[in-house]
Amino acid sequence: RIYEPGDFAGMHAAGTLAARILDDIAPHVAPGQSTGELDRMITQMVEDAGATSATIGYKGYQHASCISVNHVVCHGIPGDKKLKDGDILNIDVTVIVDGWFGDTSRMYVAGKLSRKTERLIQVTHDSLMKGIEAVKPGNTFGDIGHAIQSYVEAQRMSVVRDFCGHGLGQVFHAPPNVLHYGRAGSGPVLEEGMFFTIEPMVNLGRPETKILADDWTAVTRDKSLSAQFEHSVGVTADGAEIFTLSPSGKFHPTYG
Ligand SMILES: CCc1ccsc1-c1ccc(O)c(O)c1
Ligand SMILES: [Mn+2]
Ligand SMILES: [Mn+2]
Ligand SMILES: [Mn+2]
Repeated sequence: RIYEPGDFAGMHAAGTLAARILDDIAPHVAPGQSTGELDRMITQMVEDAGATSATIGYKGYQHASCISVNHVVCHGIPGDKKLKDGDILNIDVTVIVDGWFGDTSRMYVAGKLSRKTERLIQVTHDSLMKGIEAVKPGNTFGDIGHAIQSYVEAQRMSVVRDFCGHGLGQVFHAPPNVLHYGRAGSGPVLEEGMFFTIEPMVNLGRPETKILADDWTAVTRDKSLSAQFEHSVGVTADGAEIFTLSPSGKFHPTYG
């Protein structure tokens, strides 16, 4: 679906709320805190904002966030397990504001950050921004994937292939699949008014993932650490509008 110029404001409001929730949960991420408690706080924040969670009730999922710790690649289910010092975690939130979907995620660290985890987080974030730099009318989705993959592999890390970004707007998921790897110039052409997410997952080791017995949680096959960042973006006449930028202007302190 191609959206109209007037639709950008709706996406901006939904995206900004999701980003603000990710700002506001940051002080609560600490060793000893459980991911279930973080999710309960996020649920309350969505309600207090008069918005709706897109994930509660989606495909039977019952939480307002996905929280993926260490070698969990994505779709981590919030629970009673407590965070320990040095854990890295992705918190992924999707909210609906006046019918518009804002979908974003970023990385946090419980306690002290090691140099290795800091580099993984930095490379993952920067790969998302490289992908966004490739967003402009006339480029293709393959240009986005190529930008991400070439940057990550130059850092001797790997791009997860089993999960991708997606169209969104007045729905949570729509075509096209937005691949985080690929050949420049391949795939559909980007057009002004396209809205989609870019949500690269980067592993310190091999790209392969597997799903745990809960039929939900995705982990790295080799148990290496994995990180993810996600923005919702719109294609503008001269590039991209990021709908999910942190309203406080600061990216998470982890990333600096
Ligand atoms: C919990 C939401 C969910 C359920 C099955 S896939 C999925 C999901 C999680 C994070 C996302 O960014 C996304 O686009 C979808
Ligand atoms: Mn998401
Ligand atoms: Mn998404
Ligand atoms: Mn992880």
